[in-house]
Amino acid sequence: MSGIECRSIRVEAGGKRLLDDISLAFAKGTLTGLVGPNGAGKSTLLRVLAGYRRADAGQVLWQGRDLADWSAAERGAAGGYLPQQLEPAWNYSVEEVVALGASRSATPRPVAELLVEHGLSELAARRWSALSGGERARTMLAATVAPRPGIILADEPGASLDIRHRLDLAHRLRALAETAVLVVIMHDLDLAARFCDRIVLLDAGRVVADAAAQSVISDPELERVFNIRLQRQALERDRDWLIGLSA
Ligand SMILES: Nc1ncnc2c1ncn2[C@@H]1O[C@H](COP(=O)(O)OP(=O)(O)OP(=O)(O)O)[C@@H](O)[C@H]1O
Repeated sequence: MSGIECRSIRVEAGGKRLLDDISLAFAKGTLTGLVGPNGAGKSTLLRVLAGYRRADAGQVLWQGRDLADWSAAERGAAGGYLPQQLEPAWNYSVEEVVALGASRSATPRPVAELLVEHGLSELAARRWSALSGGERARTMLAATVAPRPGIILADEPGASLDIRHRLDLAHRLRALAETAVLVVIMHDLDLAARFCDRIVLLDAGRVVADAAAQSVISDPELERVFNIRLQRQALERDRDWLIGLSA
């Protein structure tokens, strides 16, 4: 199978259970949003799925093979993991960061082409220390997806982006999901509802809802875990939702 899967994952730290009996499967062609309140365990789960954090119990499989049996090089070629924050060890330029990402492929794509594709050409020579948070996030996304990995795990890639770039990102993620397994942590429920096929809702280390995006957006569990009231309004197409907070 080309997807990824985790079975009965349990993670504990500091005397606390961060993930409790999580079993999920993710297939190519589906954009999955991982949603939940601060501290729900989203980043921990993504790190476990990416192989950057070992679970205390359970198993992760990539393409049907236990992730523990994959070498770091194999993992790097097959999957792209975009952490919430990343500081390169050196003060690379945008062009160099993207080139490093592209070099994970056996047949790297031309960097100039990648820079154009991600709207980064004008920033090509700019050093990391002179980039804004959003520019860094866009550079890291370009580097992560440059080798066209079959598995993409992204931790809030839109967090520091303005609304224009957030929409661009959502369209980009949709396009990438055509050919890759894509799991993305999202805090923006509106974008998650509009662009994801599936939403997995986590709360206190457990999966509390896992269904088609529209169905999770209508699930009362969503309001319960965030302790808010949501106003939902369907737009022209079935999958378009506008979500606002209600008093
Ligand atoms: N090493 C650790 N020791 C103790 N607690 C930890 C450790 N790592 C994470 N945690 C706790 O585990 C919980 C889950 O953290 P995680 O980063 O996975 O949450 P999250 O859903 O991604 O949150 P956010 O939306 O704030 O990014 C949090 O309460 C966090 O404080």
